[in-house]
Amino acid sequence: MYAEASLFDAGLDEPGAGDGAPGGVAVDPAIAGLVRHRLARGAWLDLLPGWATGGDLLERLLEDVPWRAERRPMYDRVVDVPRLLCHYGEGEQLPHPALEAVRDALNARYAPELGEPLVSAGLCLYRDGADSVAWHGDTIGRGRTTDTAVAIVSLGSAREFLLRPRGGGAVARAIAGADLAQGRPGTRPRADDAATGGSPAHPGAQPTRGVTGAGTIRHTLHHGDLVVMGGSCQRTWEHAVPKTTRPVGPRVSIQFRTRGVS
Ligand SMILES: O=C(O)CCC(=O)C(=O)O
Ligand SMILES: [Fe+2]
Repeated sequence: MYAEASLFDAGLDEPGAGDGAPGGVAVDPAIAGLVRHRLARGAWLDLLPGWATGGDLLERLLEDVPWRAERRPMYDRVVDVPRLLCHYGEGEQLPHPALEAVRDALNARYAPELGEPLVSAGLCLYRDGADSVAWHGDTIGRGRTTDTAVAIVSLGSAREFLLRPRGGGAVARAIAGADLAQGRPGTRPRADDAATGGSPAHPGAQPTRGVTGAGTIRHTLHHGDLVVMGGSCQRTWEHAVPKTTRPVGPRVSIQFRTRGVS
């Protein structure tokens, strides 16, 4: 499967599924076009825009996943977590067969490199621009001390995904800026970025990617995009999905992780 470059419809091989099966999503099992960006401090970021598209997987997940609201202590209060969650641990059936096919395709590419498979899936639902995730690394468990990978498939509305070196650092800023700021074909601002900002080439559009003066990498994740954070990324960098005042619809993020990482 890994070597094939043809597209297949993940989930369509399942019993009872057929053309137009609910949730069928097209992914290229070869994950062709994936680009690795080396960050400072032994971290890397793999990006592939538009990997998982087509079908109605987003709609299926919005309806079928038993989304849960959580509350967490913060300082002296308990606050609502600003997104809905559902976690599928190792061996648990995922909420749609298409997700199993996506995980299998990721494992064909990443398990040999990691020496272990991605086994769990954490799902987050950002209902609108008021939902977010604050700066953090996925450091519960082994991610705190060892290299890991977290592969994220983003469905639905475009949202900004931010990365910054933990604690700042000029070296990280320089290296990250040299690589990620260049962009590449296929990562230009898209139509749904319109009315969000401005650039000479695309009036009213925001750059898909950039590095701020403070060393924060800003990368817009669009429907179907794949981003994989690897190496030391969870313990030497932090990531966030900030709130936005833009009128945005729901976004579902699916994070595949290795054993013992969350
Ligand atoms: O929304 C995303 O893609 C990131 C979510 C995240 O960082 C997390 O749940 O740990
Ligand atoms: Fe995270």
